[in-house]
Amino acid sequence: MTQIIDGKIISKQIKDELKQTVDKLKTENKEITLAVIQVGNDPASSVYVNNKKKACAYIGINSLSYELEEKVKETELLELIYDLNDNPIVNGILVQLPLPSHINEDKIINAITPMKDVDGFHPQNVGAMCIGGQGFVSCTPAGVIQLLKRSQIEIAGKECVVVGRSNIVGKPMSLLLLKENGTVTIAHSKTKDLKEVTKRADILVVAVGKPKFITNEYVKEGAVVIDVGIHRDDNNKLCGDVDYEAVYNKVSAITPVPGGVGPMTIAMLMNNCVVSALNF
Ligand SMILES: Nc1nc2c(c(=O)[nH]1)N[C@@H](CN(C=O)c1ccc(C(=O)N[C@@H](CCC(=O)O)C(=O)O)cc1)CN2
Repeated sequence: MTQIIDGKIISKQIKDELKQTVDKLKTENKEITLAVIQVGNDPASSVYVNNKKKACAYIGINSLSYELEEKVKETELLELIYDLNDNPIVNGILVQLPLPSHINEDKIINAITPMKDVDGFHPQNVGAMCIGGQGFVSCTPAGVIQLLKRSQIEIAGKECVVVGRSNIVGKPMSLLLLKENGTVTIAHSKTKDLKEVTKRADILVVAVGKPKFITNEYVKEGAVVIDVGIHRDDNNKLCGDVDYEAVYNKVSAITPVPGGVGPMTIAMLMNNCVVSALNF
């Protein structure tokens, strides 16, 4: 029978564990504060930002909300980040992506002090992850590792194929699987014979950004499939990068969309906020 890896249940477990830590910190008069910046009002970003604020409220983390208009100047956003970097009550700074095209995303990510970069996007944190040092790890890939571990899915020695090489998901995902002793291949848009590569995977992580791209013929019998994509289909229903119905009977375990990786991204952000407060 196919195992459905339930990100809602696992993220709730993590949030409950974090709530206990935060409750304990509160008895020592220690508060945790996350600054949440959203530029513009992209509807999907608004949903994610609201879910992050709700998660903060559930765990007992304070959230400070900064809603900037779409046409805000890059310098104004940078000034806000510098202020938050210097604000001693702020433990974490989150700038919801994507940003409008007139703002240089790399410049913004680089401006956040690595100590408050709870998204784990700053080059210093990415570099630390590469060499196994201390730092924040990008939330979606960290969430995928937790999904696998908490579902008792062994990574060590497994053929792991990551489809997608973005800085936020594909690259850090590959490094984290490698850290867990997986044998890792990164596939991407220029990969030849993609189906042959993905069919080698014991663990297939898909982050291609194309709705229902991975069908039956891309997966090996009994593979574990992790779907990082999130889209709306022609009927306005949420779906992933994997054609869930088409692969369900062939695989041993799979994450649904919604209710798979998405909620884990938020749980791991909360984890990073707590780590930030504990360490600094
Ligand atoms: N600063 C960041 N920006 C973005 C990140 C990120 O990690 N940091 N990742 C994505 C979006 N994202 C988090 O911000 C995110 C995406 C999806 C979900 C989620 O819970 N999805 C639900 C469905 C929600 C819905 O109703 O649409 C699910 O999959 O069950 C959470 C966070 C890009 N930007």
